[in-house]
Amino acid sequence: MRPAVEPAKASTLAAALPWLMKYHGKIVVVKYGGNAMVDDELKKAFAEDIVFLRMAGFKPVVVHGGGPQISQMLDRLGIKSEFKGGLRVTTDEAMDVVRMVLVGQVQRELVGLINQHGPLAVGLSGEDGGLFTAKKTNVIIDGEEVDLGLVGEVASVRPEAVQDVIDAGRIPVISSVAPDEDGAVHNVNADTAAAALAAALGAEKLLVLTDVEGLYRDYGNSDDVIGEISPEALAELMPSLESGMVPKMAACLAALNGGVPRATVVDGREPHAVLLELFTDEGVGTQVLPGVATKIRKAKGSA
Ligand SMILES: Nc1ncnc2c1ncn2[C@@H]1O[C@H](COP(=O)(O)OP(=O)(O)O)[C@@H](O)[C@H]1O
Ligand SMILES: CC(=O)N[C@@H](CCC(=O)OP(=O)(O)O)C(=O)O
Repeated sequence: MRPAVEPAKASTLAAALPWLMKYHGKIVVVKYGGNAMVDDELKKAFAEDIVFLRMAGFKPVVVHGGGPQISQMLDRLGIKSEFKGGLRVTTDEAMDVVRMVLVGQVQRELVGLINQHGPLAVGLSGEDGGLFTAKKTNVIIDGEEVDLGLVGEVASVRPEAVQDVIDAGRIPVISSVAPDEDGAVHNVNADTAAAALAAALGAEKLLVLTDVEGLYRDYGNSDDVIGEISPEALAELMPSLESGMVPKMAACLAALNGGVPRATVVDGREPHAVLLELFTDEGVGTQVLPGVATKIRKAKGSA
């Protein structure tokens, strides 16, 4: 007799159907964070997930970070770097390293991993095809404006080059460096770049992978993770957020304000986090969605 398919596997596959239908032909922008990309097995699983999405009829676009990789290279070269308000203070000397590591190292590695499965990935940076222009940005800390050097926010997006790659059936892999209007290349936080691109492409979703379970209500002091939150409630929470969560949650808000229907932050330390988030009904990570009441759950492994 033919062995029965394991019921759990069959029901997982069947549960994917509504999501396959929802996202078929739609653009999903996936931000792959530097802290979630330090493990080789996780990187391979991420590349498989992205190829899976493409083969399932989605139009995935990857925007990658590389904060830890940049810090490591700056250390090796003896160049000091510090973060203020979640953004790296970037001197001219540091900018050369940021560009070299993001475009020449991290992007190349991701393109290579995806292309192990077929000639799909094409790497671009904000400099290619006029994709992004940057505008110098500073942060306000304790009421004082702090100069961050060559750090930019996205001033304009010309998504045509990325759209061309998508239309050719390929997977764009984007690095977040961008010239200002005078051509001076700036360091743009990758969450910020992903949000701007998702809005400009009319993406159905922004999915942000990071190295925590999601947005904690009171990070370091409580195990409460926010499962769902509306943009209005998130905007109220923004002033209380710290470090890397500041640009990340600001990016989710910017994406929604730019017309992206939903943005989710998920734990990239979980193998196949992208598939889990997109194809299962289980609530993972933190979802920013219009009109929802704030939902809280306990972090995994908490008492
Ligand atoms: N409220 C919060 N919830 C979750 N993480 C937080 C919070 N506040 C600060 N963090 C920190 O933000 C980090 C994620 O930001 P970052 O390191 O920039 O990630 P990535 O490299 O994925 O972009 C977490 O590892 C955590 O240390
Ligand atoms: C201005 C700024 O902070 N830029 C980031 C760019 C890389 C990035 O965003 O990487 P993650 O997604 O891994 O954090 C940096 O220099 O680290």
